[in-house]
Formats: sequence, structure tokens, C-alpha cells
Amino acid sequence: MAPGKKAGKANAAAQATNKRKAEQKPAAVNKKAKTTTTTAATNGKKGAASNKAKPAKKRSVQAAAQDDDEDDEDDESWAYGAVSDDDDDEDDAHVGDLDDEFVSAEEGSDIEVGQLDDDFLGDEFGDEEGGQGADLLGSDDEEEGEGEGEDEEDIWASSDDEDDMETKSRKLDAQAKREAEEAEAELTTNIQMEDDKYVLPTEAEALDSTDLQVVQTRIQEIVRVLNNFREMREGNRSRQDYIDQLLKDLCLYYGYNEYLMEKLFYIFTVSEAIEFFEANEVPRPVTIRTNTLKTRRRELAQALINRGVNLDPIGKWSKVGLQVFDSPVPVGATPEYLAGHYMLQAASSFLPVMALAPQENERVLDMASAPGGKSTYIAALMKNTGMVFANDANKERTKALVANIHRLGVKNAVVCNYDGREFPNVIGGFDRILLDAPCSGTGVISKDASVKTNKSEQDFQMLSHLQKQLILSAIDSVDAGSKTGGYIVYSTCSVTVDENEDVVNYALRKRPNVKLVSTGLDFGKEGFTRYREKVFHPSLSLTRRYYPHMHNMDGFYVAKFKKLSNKIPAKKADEKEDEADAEEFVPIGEDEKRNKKKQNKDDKAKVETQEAISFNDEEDEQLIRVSQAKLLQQTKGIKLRPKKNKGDGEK
Ligand SMILES: C[S@@+](CC[C@H](N)C(=O)[O-])C[C@H]1O[C@@H](n2cnc3c(N)ncnc32)[C@H](O)[C@@H]1O
Repeated sequence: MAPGKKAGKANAAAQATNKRKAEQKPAAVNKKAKTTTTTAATNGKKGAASNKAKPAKKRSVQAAAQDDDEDDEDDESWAYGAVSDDDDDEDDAHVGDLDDEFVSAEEGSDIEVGQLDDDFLGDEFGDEEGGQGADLLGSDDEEEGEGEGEDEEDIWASSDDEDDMETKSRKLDAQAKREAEEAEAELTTNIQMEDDKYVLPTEAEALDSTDLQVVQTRIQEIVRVLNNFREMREGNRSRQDYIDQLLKDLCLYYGYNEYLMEKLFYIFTVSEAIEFFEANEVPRPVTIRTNTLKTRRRELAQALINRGVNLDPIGKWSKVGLQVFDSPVPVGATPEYLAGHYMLQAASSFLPVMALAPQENERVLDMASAPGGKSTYIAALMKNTGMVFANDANKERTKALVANIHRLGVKNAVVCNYDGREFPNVIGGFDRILLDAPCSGTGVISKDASVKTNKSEQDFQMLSHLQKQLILSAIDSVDAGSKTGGYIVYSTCSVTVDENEDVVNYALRKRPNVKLVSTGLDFGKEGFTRYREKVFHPSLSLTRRYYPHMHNMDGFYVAKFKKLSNKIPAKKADEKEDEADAEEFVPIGEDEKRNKKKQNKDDKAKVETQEAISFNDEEDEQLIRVSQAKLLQQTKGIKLRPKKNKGDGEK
């Protein structure tokens, strides 16, 4: 399908969806939306309008950036405080966007969004109250103006006149009757609308629909029925009949394969699923991360503004992120970029590093790190102290990793190229580990639409299996005795449950020596504790999900574990067996029962303990020597004789 065609299609769907939404929204809400600035309004879909709004903000950023007194990076007033004068302009400039395009995104947004919701509520209710009050007052006025009020006035003015009582009473009765008729008429109209049942197409009709406009209308109608199923279903059609048709139509309209469509559809409510698919048709905002090893956000913002770049802080949740609205120069080729003052990085990919919260002088492993967006952020948070092991199994990809490490001036990183599953045999005893796992990429469909069709059931099974193996390796490679850490963060840029909650739940079952802890991120949706037929450990609610339609960032998942002990069950044979059927899900209760049985039966097979895996400098030295010797031989043909260890001669 040609991209242009798709985009047109998506826009058509968006307009139709939003139009319907706008119709469903109370007048006060729509009215208010016009005067409320939101993140989503800056979404690429309405790029022109957002950009129109930005210069006002840009001026204020510039002005504030020049303010010498407010030089502290922690002080966000340069970005936020000074915009008050311009806020109105911006709100006005966004008027069109909101109503026309992004009513839906605003509603769910969480980031500026806590704020946004408050604004909405405040304004909405304020307006409603004011609106109602005004209506009430207004209607009095109107009545007076139309003479009806005069009648009423007459009624009360002549209340002492007995004869008039009858007249007054008749008038009141007539008025009450009229009002009742009007109310009845309104009700009837509504009921007629509700009665308007939607008849599903026959199989042949459905197959025949190649007209996307027809498909789009059918999607809307089915959603309407599903949202009021009891009233609107046709005859004895089941909910599943409608859902089956809807899934087919969504596949056709948005271009997903049926397997993935179903997987994604059930993560959301019906309306939310459509918002998610819509959001995937829209590019996410361009964001950059200030490299604090070389500069500060304030200085970077000023330098880029001087080049004509139109930008804003990413949101209150990050002190280093900037969102770029437009730029006369390629953001990936400015002198500041080449000098390593920033990394082009999706907002969502800040989150796992923030959750990891690496400390100075720690040993940290980034198990799947190329091209290094997160490794370099980790190094920056550690202020180039301690050691970051930036590993990736794909040697080709480590080239970009090395390049980024150099460009950003990272000096505490070691790049390595192992399969993550080889840890901790390669090296262990880390204070913290980030496993930003290889995944299906269902959170980044707006960047790579091929995901819609190129992932099969086997792919998901293989990925989930690999993720489960990697997470166990990561857990086993952390030192629970670390004075400052003992944490593992698991993340993916996918929104499927198999790659997220399923994997984390599996790790909790296989490694009772870890528990989930808060990610420390103050926004995001809670991870699932139930999904379809699956039940997960209740602590899964501590994990966080991010969605494009809600947070205006790539879909993402973050979980944080604390390792409590280095003693792990070492029933290797069992584990292998378990890992082989890692895909099989066992509800938590059942699993516990099954484990107990196994333990009773296998009383002799005591749980062995594995000693804490820690660094051994002598051993490391030897490994380094061997590796250097290998390298010399490979690159220069020099063969070194192995150096004898102290203890070797004594044997
Ligand atoms: C989501 S990307 C990592 C992105 C990276 N963390 C960043 O922020 O730039 C996943 C990475 O996992 C790597 N990978 C795949 N299988 C792996 C394995 N078995 N062990 C280690 N890395 C692996 C891929 O090469 C890929 O670079």
C-alpha cells in the first residue's frame, strides 16, 4: 500500500472518529478544548498548526534563557515560568488542532497530562457551572424578552385577585404541558437514534468491501454498537460476531495482519484500541537528550535556538529532554550534535534509564545496548565514573554504539559483544543491569510500519523465549549484596503482554530471590495483573506501560526488580526443562501448588545455592592478558607465550 494512500486513509479515519467524538462531547467540553493547550496538539498530525503556535513559546524560552539569574539546571523556570504571557497566544493557535484532530489524544494523555486533565476538569466544570448558570439566567431573560416571563410576572403580580387565580392556574398548566411535550419530543428523538440498529454485512458483502470509506463507516458503526450492545445489537447477534467483523475491518483499514491485530486489540477497550491504531499512523515528536557530560540543557537550547531550531522542554518529568518542533537544519547534523552535546533519542527511551537510576562509581551492565542511547545516558548519570559495560550480541550494531560513546565523550564504558544469555559466565556481580530487550517493536509502529505485517506467531514465541532467557541471565548477573544497588530494569519498546508481563511474571516464578519494586516513574499505566485468561502476580501493577495515544510517546514497558539474595535455586536440569516450556502459562495459584508437590516429591533434591558472583580482579587480569594476546596474534601476527600464574608453579 502506498504510504500516501495510507496516510490519507488514516486521516480520513481520524477525522471521522474525532468528528463523532466531538458530536458526543458536551458543548462545554468542546468549547473548553478550544482554549486548552495540550501536548497532543503538538503531535505531528497537525504539525503546521503546532508550529504556528510555537514561535510564541520559542521567544519566551529565548528570553528566559538569557536571564542570568536563573542559571540553575534544576530551575525549570526558564522553560516554564516565562511562558505565561505567551500562553494565551499558544492556546489560541491550537484551537483548530484540538477540536478537529486530537480530541481523543488529549483525553488520555498523562504526562503534561496530569496537568492537562486538571485543566480540562477545572475548565470543563467551570464552564459547565458557568454555562448552566448562564443558561438559567439567560433563559429567564429570554422568557422575559419573549413575553412568557411577563405572563409569569402577571401571575405573581395579581396573586391577590381571586378570579385571576384560575387564569393563572390555566396558564401554568399550559406551560407545564408545553414543557412536558417538548421534553417528550426530545426523548423520542433520542430513542429513535438509539433504536437505529446496525445490521452486520453478510460474508459476501464484507468480502466485497474494498472501499475504505465503507470499511471506515462500518468500523464506526460497530464500535457504536459495541459501546451500547444490549440496546443496539441486531437480533441475536453475539458480541463476538461484531468483534470478528471489526477485527477484519481494522486489519483492512490499518493494514495489520490478523494475528497482530488480535494481539493488540485485546490490550485495550474497543474505543481505545482505535485511538492506539490511529496514533500509530502519526509520527511521534522529535526529541533529543542533552548530554550532561558536555553541556547543560539550558545552554544547548540556547545554541539550537540561535540556529533557528524551534524547541521546548520535553515535559516536567525530564530535566535533560528537549522536543524539537521544527528546524531549518537537520537535527542529526548540527555542530552541537557532532560535538556530542546531545543524542537524538525517543522520549520513551529515557524511562528505563531513569528507572535504573545508576549511581556514581557503580558497575553497570547494559545487556542489549546498541546503538547506545541508554548506555550513554547511564554513563552521563554516573558522571563518567565507575564502569558501564555496554554489550550487544550484534557486532555490526556495536559500531554505532562505539561511535556514539566517542561522540558523547563517554569515558567509563567498555563495549562488549556477547550473547546476553552468556552472562554471568562472562562477568557478573554488577550493581545494576539494564535489559532493554530485543522485541517485536509493536510500540514503535509509527516509525516502522513493517511491524504491522512481518511478525508471525512463531516470531512472538521466539522473542518471548529469548526475553525470558535474557531476564534470568540479567538477574543472575547482579550482586544482591551491592551496597548501592542490586537492581535490574527490564524494558521493551513493545506493548504486547507476551513480551512484557509474561516475561516478568516468569522471572518472578523462576527467581524467587527477586521482587518487583516501583520504577520511580510518576506517570504511565500500571502493568496488567490479569490479561484474558492469564493471571499474573499482583506486584505486576508496579510495572509501567506507555502508549502513543495516551502519552504521545512510543509504546514502551518498564519493570524494575530488586535482587534480595544471591542464593538462587540451582536445579539446572529442572530449569532447562522449565525454560523449554517457558511459553506455557500456569496461573499463579496452580503454579504454587505444582511447585509444592514437586518439592515434597523431590525432597532429596535440595535447592543448591550459588555463591555470590563477584569480580575477581586476578581472574580478570588473566582474562585480559589472554584477550590481548589473541588480539596481538590476530592483528599483528605476534604470538605471546602464556605467562605463568603465581600458583601455577606450585602445583
Ligand atoms: C531494543 S534494542 C537495544 C537498544 C539500546 N538499548 C539503545 O537504547 O540504544 C535491542 C538490542 O538487543 C540486541 N540483541 C538481540 N539479541 C541479543 C542477545 N541475545 N544478547 C544481547 N543482545 C541482543 C540487538 O542487537 C539490539 O541491538
